[in-house]
Order: sequence, then C-alpha cells, then structure tokens
Amino acid sequence: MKTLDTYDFSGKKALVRVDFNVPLNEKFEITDDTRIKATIPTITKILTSGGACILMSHLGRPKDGPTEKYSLKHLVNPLSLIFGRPVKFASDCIGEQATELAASLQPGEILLLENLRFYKEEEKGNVEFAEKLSKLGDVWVMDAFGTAHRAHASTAIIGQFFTDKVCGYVMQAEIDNAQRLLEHAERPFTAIMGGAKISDKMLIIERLLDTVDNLIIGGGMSYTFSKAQGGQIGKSLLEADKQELTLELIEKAKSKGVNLILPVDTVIADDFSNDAARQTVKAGQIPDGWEGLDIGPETVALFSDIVSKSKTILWNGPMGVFEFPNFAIGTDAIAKVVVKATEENDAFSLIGGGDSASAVNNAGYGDRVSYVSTGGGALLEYMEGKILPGVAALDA
Ligand SMILES: Nc1ncnc2c1ncn2[C@@H]1O[C@H](COP(=O)(O)OP(=O)(O)O)[C@@H](O)[C@H]1O
Ligand SMILES: O=C(OP(=O)(O)O)[C@H](O)COP(=O)(O)O
Repeated sequence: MKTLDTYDFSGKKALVRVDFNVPLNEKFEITDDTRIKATIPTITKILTSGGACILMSHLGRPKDGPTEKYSLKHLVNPLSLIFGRPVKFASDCIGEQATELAASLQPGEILLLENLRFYKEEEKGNVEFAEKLSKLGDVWVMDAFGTAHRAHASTAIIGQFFTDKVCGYVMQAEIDNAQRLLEHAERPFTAIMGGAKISDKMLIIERLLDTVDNLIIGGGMSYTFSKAQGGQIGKSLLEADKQELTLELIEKAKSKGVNLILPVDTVIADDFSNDAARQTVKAGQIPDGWEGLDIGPETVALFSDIVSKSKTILWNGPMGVFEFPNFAIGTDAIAKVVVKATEENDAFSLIGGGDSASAVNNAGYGDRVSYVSTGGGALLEYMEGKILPGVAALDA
C-alpha cells in the first residue's frame, strides 16, 4: 500500500475521498468540524508536496437528488478558513464543469465537489459513476474512515481505476489506534458503552467480552438490561426483543471473568425534554409515566472509580440524553474522569465516534483524551473484526 509519506504528489491531482459528513444547524453552519480538521495533515501534505486536491464527500442521506440542505457548498467558506486558502466548488460532482475545474486546477489549489450522494449511483456502488469520478484525478487518496464501512462508488469501487492508491493519514491513524486497543491494550482495559441501541452495538459488545477487564453499560441501552433482570423502567428506552440477549451477555461476561457494570441509579424525567420534572431513583425502580434520561450520582461514582484505575479505555455512546443540558451531567462526568485517567494514570483513551465524540469535543475535552475517532459505525465494524470495503479497496 502506498502512503502519503512515500508517494510523490508533485504535479499530481489527488482525488481525495474525505468524510465531510458533518452536522449543520438550521443556518447551515457546521456545529462540529472534527471530521474536517482531522484531514488537515493529509491535505496539507499533498498541497505542500506540489500536488492539488480534489475533495469528494457525501453529506447526510439525500434521497431525491440535489437538495439545498445537503449541499456541500455550505462547507466552502469554512474550508477556506480552515485550510487558509480559497476553495473552488463544482456544483455537480461529475460532468463538464467538474471536468473543467479539475483540469485547470494548479498545484496548491483545492477543489470541492458537490455531494456525491446527489447521484443514487454513489450508494449503489455503480461502476460507470466511479469511473467518471476517477477521471478527475491522477491518484486516489482514501481518507474517509467514517465511510469506509460502505461499499460505495467513491469509497470502494473507484480504486480499480487507479494504479496509484494512497492511504490517508486519517485512515492510518484510525486503524493504528483501533489495533492498539484490540491487540496491545494495557490492563486494566475498560470499555464504556452507551447510547441508544443495543442492536447496533451487539457484535462489538460480544467481541469486547473477549478482550476487556471491565465492561460498563450506561445510557439508553442500560434500561433493556434492567428490564430483562426484572426491573421497572417506566417508559424508558426499551428494545423488548433484545432482553434475552442482555441476559446472555451478562452470563457470558461471568463465564469470561469480565466485570460487567450496570447503573445503580438513574435520573428520570416525566417528559422527553430538557425542562421536564426530574428526580433520581434506584435503577429498576422507575415509576410508570417516567423515563430514565441520565445516569445518577451513585452510578457516576461507581463508573468513575473503575475508569480512573484503568490503563486502556474505549468509550462509545453517551450516558444519557446529553443533547439536553439537564441530562448531560452523567456524560460530562464520565468525560472528565476519562480525561483524568489519561492525564494522571497515563491511560490510553479512545473515544469512538458519533455522538460520544461530539459530547467530548463540545465539553472541550477533545484534546485531552488520547484519540477521538472520526468513525461511528465504521469504527465499530472495524473493531468487530469486519474487513471494511474502503480499506480493502486500497489493498486491491
Ligand atoms: N436514556 C436515554 N434515553 C433516550 N435516548 C438516549 C438515552 N441515553 C442516550 N440516548 C441517546 O443516544 C443517542 C446516541 O446513541 P448512539 O448513536 O448509539 O451513540 P454514538 O453515536 O456515540 O455511537 C443520543 O442521541 C442520546 O440522546
Ligand atoms: O456519519 C457517518 O457514519 P456514523 O453516523 O456511523 O458516524 C458516515 O459519514 C457514514 O454515513 P452513512 O451512515 O450515512 O453511510
């Protein structure tokens, strides 16, 4: 596999697949630019080595072709500021305008292509579409780790049209950090799993049971565990058909000698809103009409004690509905203790993408943990042991 450090970009147009699928607010402003900032080393390396960058990405999941909400034009100004140079924009990712802009691109210049998913061919992995895209550049740089689990035209299929395929720094760092966790973790190794759905995280939880010393379960998914054990969870999040599975996980943890830790208390609300009435109750004792939206203070203390003694920490999924400030207290507290373990116990801490990364970054802790992944689903699939199509395409 060619790397950014060994490839000579001088006079070359690099077609770089990035994952600029960033959250935008109603004014189309970026609310978390982690994924963009993560690509600075890759793009800077290409530009300073005498190359030009043609950036291609998706944004959201547009269903019906071009849509204002999902246009990458909203990223042009922020990108210019981040990269400190003008960014040209092709309002269609293929076709005449994109071809002309790409052809006239000079070394040191950046061209951004419009959302790839405005063509349904992208997600279908259409070969002709991939070939059209490939004609825009001389070398393909794959740096969209967050989308590397998708076998789409620009992430997996396009590679066949290039002799020169280069793995970007984001991809490399993500893979190295995930490997470090899976293969060389210092002990005690603690995984903190949270977020909404057990079904999404089932496989990774099972895989982690082979590796970790402690498995902490918080957030929305913990209520299914509680219910399955006979607890009362009111109208808290429940995946009814996963109850049996949670009991199996508890048994499996026991048989493997893994310390599986569940919340002991929970902050409940009478409504799914920031301003709902709140109280703290024991886990499994949630009255009817109430729902658990955060872990309670005793749980924070219990989880913190384990995390602060850990040498390796993987955190994926918030401890509560952190989007509501009144229910972000548990998630913030865990973020703080992960930082403390990193700084004071010299722990290696990896925050696994998506909402957990936003929670850590928004709390201002992004620079104080060992690594914040840009991948949500991609990281989980990688850690489950799957071969990601976007990684495989670089080797083919
Ligand atoms: N107790 C809860 N009840 C309802 N939703 C929850 C609860 N705890 C966490 N969540 C929600 O889970 C979502 C994040 O879940 P998930 O997508 O699995 O995490 P990540 O993106 O970090 O992998 C957040 O929107 C959060 O509000
Ligand atoms: O945001 C992404 O994934 P994530 O929500 O798992 O972090 C990627 O950009 C992939 O997007 P997709 O899940 O619409 O294919």
